[in-house]
Amino acid sequence: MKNISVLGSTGSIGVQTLDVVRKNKDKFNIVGLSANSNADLLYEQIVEFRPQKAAIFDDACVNKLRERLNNINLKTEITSGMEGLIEVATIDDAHMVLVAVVGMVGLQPTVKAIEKSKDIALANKETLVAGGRVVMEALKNSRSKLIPVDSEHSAIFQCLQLSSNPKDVEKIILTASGGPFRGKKTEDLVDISPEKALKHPNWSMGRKISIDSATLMNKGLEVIEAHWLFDRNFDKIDVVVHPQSIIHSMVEYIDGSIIAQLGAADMRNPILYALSYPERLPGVSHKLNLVEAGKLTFEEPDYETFKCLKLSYDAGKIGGTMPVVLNAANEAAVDLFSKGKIKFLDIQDIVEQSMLKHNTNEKPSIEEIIEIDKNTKSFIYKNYLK
Ligand SMILES: NC(=O)C1=CN([C@@H]2O[C@H](COP(=O)(O)OP(=O)(O)OC[C@H]3O[C@@H](n4cnc5c(N)ncnc54)[C@H](OP(=O)(O)O)[C@@H]3O)[C@@H](O)[C@H]2O)C=CC1
Ligand SMILES: CC(=O)[C@@H](O)[C@H](O)COP(=O)(O)O
Ligand SMILES: [Mn+2]
Repeated sequence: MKNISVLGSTGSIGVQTLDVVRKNKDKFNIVGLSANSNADLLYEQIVEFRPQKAAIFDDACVNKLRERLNNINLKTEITSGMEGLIEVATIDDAHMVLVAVVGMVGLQPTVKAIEKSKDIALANKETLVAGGRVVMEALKNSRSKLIPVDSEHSAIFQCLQLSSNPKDVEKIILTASGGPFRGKKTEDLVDISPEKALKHPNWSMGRKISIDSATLMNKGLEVIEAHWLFDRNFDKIDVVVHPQSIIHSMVEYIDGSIIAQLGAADMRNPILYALSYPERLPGVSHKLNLVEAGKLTFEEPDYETFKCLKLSYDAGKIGGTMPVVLNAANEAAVDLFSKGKIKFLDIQDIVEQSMLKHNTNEKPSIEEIIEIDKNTKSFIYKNYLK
């Protein structure tokens, strides 16, 4: 039995993870859950999965949640804030922590879980974008395994199982759907509403990642995520637009062979693989029908219209704290766009301006990363929330 803590259990990935666990009760057991402020869903999850501990980030929700659980005699310990998140990430009995919070808030609990030698199933890409070096260093001194959940990185991880020699790999090819605005030009994107940006063509996901897919920032963050996970230079990580999202990514070997991973666009597949790795278990979602899928097509990304992808390569190549700024500026800008405070095209401009102002520190500590993240966001909120 594998004991699992889920950080971000009330979100899109969290809910799908619990579905995978529900369908494999003889293999997986939930020991920890966490949410930001969705106390009602967290309560239901606690009642169903009976974890040892649960954390709700928002302090204001703690007392009511404790009271509701007391009324039905449930002994789950309730904690809050960053301390609570870290407690859930480091429960003694947990073998694996599935990190599915959204944003940089995942960095500290991930590092603490690695220090306690927990295996990590990582959906939260912002953690690696901002703190890749810190996470990799923590892994070197730990018995933890880091297993990607992000669909593209799960695909690459699976393609890489076919060779034990990293020198056999020529390059990584990340596929991108192109998002809801594929084929559009800058002038078409002036008056885009959050509702339109949230309509991903192939995946049902949380708000922030859906908007990131629409700006192509999601792919940019994934390029940096791939750099850390698979130890590849940026010139050996390509992006190709594949609008059908059937090939989840590919690895090109030095002899020219390209190995791809295909499957239905359902995150329960990579979640199941991360939870069961190195074993494979029967799937819990519908299977891909290749004949129904029909055509698989490929295009170059439009780097000029969707500047975030190019900015991410730039930030990744500069390294140090530049990806921290890229990520923080994007988190703040996406939030402002979501709330109707800025326009769609402002997102890429805010990210670009934030990067232009920043003097890179090459090897930041975790404390410095957190400080730069905070300062970058407060500067943007101060300017746009007047
Ligand atoms: N959704 C998807 O298909 C995919 C997602 N990912 C990545 O996985 C991560 C999660 O995405 P997704 O599930 O879509 O996001 P959601 O917005 O659906 O869920 C986010 C989860 O994190 C919690 N949360 C948000 N802010 C905080 C905070 N400050 N402190 C603690 N918990 C917090 C939320 O709690 P509450 O519900 O209370 O707000 C919720 O449980 C992201 O990094 C995303 O890029 C990667 C690949 C695919
Ligand atoms: C499901 C998943 O992993 C997302 O990252 C998804 O791939 C987004 O799609 P695009 O960013 O390619 O539009
Ligand atoms: Mn992805």
